[in-house]
This record gives sequence, structure tokens and C-alpha cells, in this order.
Amino acid sequence: MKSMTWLIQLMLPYWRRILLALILSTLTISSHIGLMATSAYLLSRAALHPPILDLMVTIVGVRFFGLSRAVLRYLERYVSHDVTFRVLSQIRVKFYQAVEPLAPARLKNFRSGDMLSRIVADVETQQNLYLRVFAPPFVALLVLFGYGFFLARYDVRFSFILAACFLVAGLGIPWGIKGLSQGIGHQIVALKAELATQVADSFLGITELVAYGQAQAHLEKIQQMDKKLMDLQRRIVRLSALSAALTGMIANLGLWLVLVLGILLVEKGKLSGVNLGMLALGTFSSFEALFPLALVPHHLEQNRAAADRLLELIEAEPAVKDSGHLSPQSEGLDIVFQDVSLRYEQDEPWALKHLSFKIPQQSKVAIVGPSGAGKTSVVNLLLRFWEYDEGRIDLGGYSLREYPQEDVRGFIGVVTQRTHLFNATIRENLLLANPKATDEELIHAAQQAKLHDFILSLPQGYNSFVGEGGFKLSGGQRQRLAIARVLLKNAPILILDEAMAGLDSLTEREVMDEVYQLMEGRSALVITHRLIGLEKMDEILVLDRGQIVERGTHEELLQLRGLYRKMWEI
Ligand SMILES: Nc1ncnc2c1ncn2[C@@H]1O[C@H](COP(=O)(O)OP(=O)(O)OP(=O)(O)O)[C@@H](O)[C@H]1O
Repeated sequence: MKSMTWLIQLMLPYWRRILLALILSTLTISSHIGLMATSAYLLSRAALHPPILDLMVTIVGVRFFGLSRAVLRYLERYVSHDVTFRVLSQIRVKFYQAVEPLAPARLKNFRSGDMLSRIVADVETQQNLYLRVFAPPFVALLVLFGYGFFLARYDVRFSFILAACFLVAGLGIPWGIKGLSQGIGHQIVALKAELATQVADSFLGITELVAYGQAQAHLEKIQQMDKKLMDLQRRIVRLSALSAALTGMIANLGLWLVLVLGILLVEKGKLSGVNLGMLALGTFSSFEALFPLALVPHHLEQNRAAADRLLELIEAEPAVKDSGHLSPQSEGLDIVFQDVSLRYEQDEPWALKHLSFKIPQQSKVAIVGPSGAGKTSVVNLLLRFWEYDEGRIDLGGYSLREYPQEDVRGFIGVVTQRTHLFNATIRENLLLANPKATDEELIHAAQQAKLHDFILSLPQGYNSFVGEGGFKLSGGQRQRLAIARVLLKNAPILILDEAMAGLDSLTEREVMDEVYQLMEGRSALVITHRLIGLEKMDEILVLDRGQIVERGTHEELLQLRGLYRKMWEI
């Protein structure tokens, strides 16, 4: 119910267009009725051989309805699809606005294929909302009342026949089909999501699947799901055909009942014989309004299931909410952690416990420690990806919570182990860090990151495509590109989170030199479990199970003969 209320709220701003579309739909069906009725009337009158002038009005009527039906059908399709696409774009905008603040913390719980399915398939399912759920009942009611009143002018019993047939075909058949199709809408939405998830997973893990000889097995799994989805869709097509056949039968029954009643009335002299065909065929064609009703419950179920999935994300609470309006100054950007504790979930152990340290502006601090010690968690807090539970983090003398998240991130440049490169050109990947950068600035950054010569050696230079995830570049080239990005961003705070992991020793040494140059004149937080080059750090924090167990310079820590020394010796 909640999802329907949400969808209706999105449609409300377009009520004028919706009203126009409903009127146009009703007029289109009315034109159809008019065409059939006037044609039948014309044939009946013509059979009596009246002077041709007597038929002129009817002939014009036939022409008018013939033309207006086509024009109105076009306008109705135009306006109703226009409304539909406007509502869809609203849904997409709302969805994106709600999802963006959830990244990255909350989105990690969702699989990428499932997210894709929500953004694409579940949004697109909503195109049925107006066209196949809301419009048909309204149009059927308008036709029933409009044509019902027309019939009542001849005899009210014609109207009762029409109402009875509309009741059976408009409520009885959809009710029966609802019973037969119950649950299929939900299953289709769930299966589409699962299928998208499996396909996306297969693409992401294609190397592993091929290497371990599992590609065929995986493909078969996907084919099975696809078959299941096809079976469900086939069931819906069968039900659609059944409902069309049943509605057609009721339409024929309606025609016969009107004909029988009409014949009786003609016999009694209460109805002119020339009207007989007009009333019968008009009634028959009014059933056009009823054909889409049978699948309304099915589409409604599918729309609700898809909308529920959209709402699940739209209503999710972001891990961090903006509450402050301070803007960080580029001067005096000391970072201070005071007794900071964090746990990712209430029932999980603390990832960070009572952490206190300071990174004065332009100083270099390293955090080292074994895997799972909490090093990346410190970065997550600084970048405002997660909210800390206890303590206080200050930036430039004010709590981090007093700044908008975007402003904080604007002051921080990050190089991580897994630099994501978009399937675009080198230029576009660099511009991500600073869309306004000039060509000279791009080249300067690439030169500093020792990437320029390599780029020039490519046939397309800066316009060369890097491939999906940057697969056309080596690990070292990717990291250099990340460094060039940070240079372009020119942020006063630098975070290097395992930036050298995955590189061979030679490349590591080369990239390290560039990284140390990059640190000059900036505050730097270096996260690593490889104790290389840490002599240049002002302070090293040794983290273990979320707590600082040792701190000092490289020399001091070696003398302590504790965890750091042990790690260093290894
Ligand atoms: N998003 C998350 N949700 C739940 N728990 C998490 C999440 N991220 C990290 N953790 C947990 O928090 C703890 C610290 O993780 P963190 O990634 O900070 O460690 P790390 O020192 O950076 O490890 P590594 O060197 O292996 O990258 C771990 O126990 C980890 O399982």
C-alpha cells in the first residue's frame, strides 16, 4: 500500500495530462462505437433505398468517426506515453537522489546486478502503472456511463444489458484471472532481479569461472532461471489470451441480448428497425474498453513488487547524514581523533576502540597493523563514509560533523589499492578529479606521475580507451593514473590506503618516489601493512584489533621491540 501511495504521489503533479489522456482514451473508444453504430445505421437505411440526400448526414458521420478514431488514437497514445515517461523520469530522479547518499556504506549490502535490476527493470515496470493499471478501469467506467445513457434513450433495458455484461467482463473476468495469476507478478520481479544478479556476477567473475572450468555450469544455472522466467511469462500470455477470449464471448453475448431485446421492441413497434443494427454493433464495440481490464490485478501486483524494491532503497537511512554547514578552510587543517570508537553494526565487535591521534597540517602519519586491525576504518571515518559511534574527530578545529560531507571530501585526495578506472579515455579518467582542468594541467599532472611518456606512446595518446576497469593498463600504470588524479585535485590532505599493494618491488619503489614527492606540502595519512619507506613519517601508529598498541617514529618503534619490530623483521 505504501508503495502505491508513493507512486500516486509521483503521478499527482501530472493530473492535467492524466485527465487529458483519460478523456482522449474514452473519446477514442467512443469514436470506435460511433463508427460501428453509424455504419450499421447507414447500411440499414440504405437497404430501404431512401433518396441519397437523406443519407448524407450518416455518410458524413461514418467519415468523421473513421477519421477521428485514427487521430484520437494517435493523440491518446502520445499523451498517455508522455505522462508515463514523465512519471518514469521522476521515479529515476527520486531514486538516484535517495541512493546517492547511501554510497558507499549502505550500498555494499546490495549486489551490483540486483542494483542494476532495481534501477533498470523495476523502474521500467512502472511504465505499466498508468497505461495498464490506472487508466483502464476509469476509461471502462466512462464508456459504461456514456454509452449506457445513449442506450437508455431507446430503452433502459439496453443499458441494463450493457451494465450486466460490463460487470461480468469488467469485474468477474479480472477477479478470476487474479486468482489464476496470483503470485506470478512477484515471482517475475524477483526472478528478473536474480537473473540480473547472476549475469552481472558472471561478467565480474568471468576470469575465475573460465579458469576453474565453471563457465558452463554457471551458464546452465542462468539458462534454468531464464527458462523459469519464460514459463511465468508464458503463463501470463496464456491468461491474457484466455481473458481476451472470455471478454470476446461476453461481447458477443451482449450483442445477441441487445439484438433479441431490439427485435422484440421492433415487433411491438417501440423501436425503429433501422436502429437495430446500430445498437447491437455499438454495444459490441463498446467492449473494447474491457479487454485491458483482465490483467489489471496482475500488473498491479507486479508494479507493487517492483515499487517495494525501489522503496527499500529510497527509505534506507544513509550511514552518514549531513547536519552541519561549515566550510573547511585550506589553512590550519589539523586532523584530530579524540577517543574515537566505531562498530559497523550494533551486534558486531568494535572495529575501532578509543582511538586518539593527531595529524598536524603538512605532517605525515602512517597507520600500520595486521589485516583486520581497523586501518581502512580510519579512512572510512575521515571520508565520512561511516559515522563514528563515540568520541570526536576534528578538522581544522571543528567537529567533522559540522561540515557537509562533500566539502570534507573536497579537501582529501585518495589513492587506494583498487583504483577504479572507468571504461573511457585516459583524459576522461583524469578529468574525474578536476573536470575543469586544462590540457596543460593534465599533461603536467601526468608528467609528475611519470605517466606522460607512456600515454604518448599509445596511438590515441590521451584519448586512448583504458578498457573495462582499466584492464588495458598495468597495475603500476593504474596507480600512476590515480596519483595524477590526486595531483589534479590538488587537495591539501592526502590518504594513501595500501596504494602500493599489488605492485612488484621495482614498480613499488618507482611509484613510492612519486608518492613521496606528492606528499610534500600536504598532510598525509599512509595506511599500509608493508613497512617500506616509513622512516620519512613523522609518526607511525601501530593498530591491532582496533586499538593503538604502539606509536612513535620508525626508529623509536624499532627500539620498542614490540609488534612493529616483529612486523618489520618479518
Ligand atoms: N562494511 C563493513 N561492515 C562490517 N564490518 C566491517 C566493514 N568493513 C570492515 N569491517 C570489519 O572491521 C574490522 C576492521 O576492518 P578494516 O577494513 O578497517 O581493517 P584493515 O586493517 O584495513 O584490514 P586490511 O589490512 O585487511 O585491509 C574487520 O574486522 C572487518 O571485518
